[in-house]
Amino acid sequence: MTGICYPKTAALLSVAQARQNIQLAVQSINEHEIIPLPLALGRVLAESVYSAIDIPPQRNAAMDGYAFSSADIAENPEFTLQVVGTSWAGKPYTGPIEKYQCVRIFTGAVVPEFADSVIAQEQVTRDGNTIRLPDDTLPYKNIRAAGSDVVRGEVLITAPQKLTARDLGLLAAAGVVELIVKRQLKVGFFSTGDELTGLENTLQSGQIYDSNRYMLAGLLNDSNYVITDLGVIRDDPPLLEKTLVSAAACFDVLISSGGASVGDADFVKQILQKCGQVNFWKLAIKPGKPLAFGRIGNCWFFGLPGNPIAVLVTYQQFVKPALQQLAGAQPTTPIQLTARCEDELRKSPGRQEYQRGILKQTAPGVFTVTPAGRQDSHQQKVASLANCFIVLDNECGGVGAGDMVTVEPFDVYL
Ligand SMILES: Nc1nc2c(c(=O)[nH]1)N[C@H]1C(S)=C(S)[C@@H](COP(=O)(O)OP(=O)(O)OC[C@H]3O[C@@H](n4cnc5c(N)ncnc54)[C@H](O)[C@@H]3O)O[C@H]1N2
Ligand code: MOO
Repeated sequence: MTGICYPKTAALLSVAQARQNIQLAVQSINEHEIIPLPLALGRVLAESVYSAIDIPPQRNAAMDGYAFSSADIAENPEFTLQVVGTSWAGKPYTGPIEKYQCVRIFTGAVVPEFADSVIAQEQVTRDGNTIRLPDDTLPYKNIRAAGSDVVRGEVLITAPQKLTARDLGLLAAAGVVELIVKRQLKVGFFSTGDELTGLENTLQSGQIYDSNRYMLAGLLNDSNYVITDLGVIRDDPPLLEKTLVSAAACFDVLISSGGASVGDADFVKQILQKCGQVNFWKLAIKPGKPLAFGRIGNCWFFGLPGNPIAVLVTYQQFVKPALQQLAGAQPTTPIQLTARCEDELRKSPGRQEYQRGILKQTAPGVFTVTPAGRQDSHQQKVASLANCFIVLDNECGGVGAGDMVTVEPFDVYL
């Protein structure tokens, strides 16, 4: 036989090139909506929020004890004061006060104007309405100044922050009722394949249950997305084309799994080419090689490979950052750690691999990883046992036991 033998991977786009392609192509949506604070967890802030008040709004006590004026102590060798009232949290003391008098006070209660210090109750001796302070009492302690957390007019949260529980607490402290956030992305997803059947059916010969849609629904669980399960579409090109074109008119993003490769019943890439545009197809990644990315009209389309672990890997590496970018959020990347690999890992050079591993911390900051099992891209049990990807670059030709490797714990992003 004659002719040139090209390397099998010559036409494959690298993981980094594919990420860059997506990053350059996808723009954040520009539409906003106003939502009440309790519904804002995880949403992407479209406009920065400023505080209309000081937080705390008034000087208040940091301890249960007594509020007094330090001048009274400086001039009082006895260090005794008379207790004339109480400032409760929510019910400040408003009565009169004279020299050598003080007020009982509780944590969070407004410190009366005459006082510049609070002493904890454990530090004083009380006899009837008189307290004696220790000789080494320090002035100006245990008072939280108005605005010591946030000053009126200060930015509370800068857009496009993805709102956390901590943020909701801060916003509530400032009395913020509503927020302007990016509108939710409309994401549709479906499976293709004549072998797939629904969970309500008993398996017939040649059939398997459609598991990818359930995993995808879980992966897409994010308050910035409204997801629609479009079911299973048969390996029927006209039907697939019709589904793609009509769904593209309704969604910001469409995600399919299956039919992305080169088999006689794999039509996804050809239909994308016919009805829209293919940005790329086929990557130097394992699993996930036949990923197709492009658009139909205004809808971005990800044709994920059918193998369940290829769905997992391509979703996390490409779809997730694209959705974040489209939703207007600051892009996050999976955190990477270095771990000692406890077992040998097999790999051929040519594709960047995401093997499924079990990561352990043996001492603070010291990690080991073991493969979670065999690494075929249909093996969902192994992926379920795993808690990380072991990332092996294109050139890597295998790993020996004891070698250091890069791992990405699942779901830890910065
Ligand atoms: N001759 C070649 N064959 C294959 C190649 C290749 O380069 N040349 N690539 C292989 C790789 S890599 C992958 S990944 C798969 C991807 O193929 P498709 O995207 O066309 O996916 P299918 O053939 O439809 O399915 C693959 C596999 O996954 C199962 N599957 C599909 N959908 C689901 C679902 N919703 N739930 C659970 N399991 C699903 C399906 O039954 C197959 O076993 O192609 C290789 N072949
Ligand atoms: O990308 Mo495929 O899942 O390697 O088998």
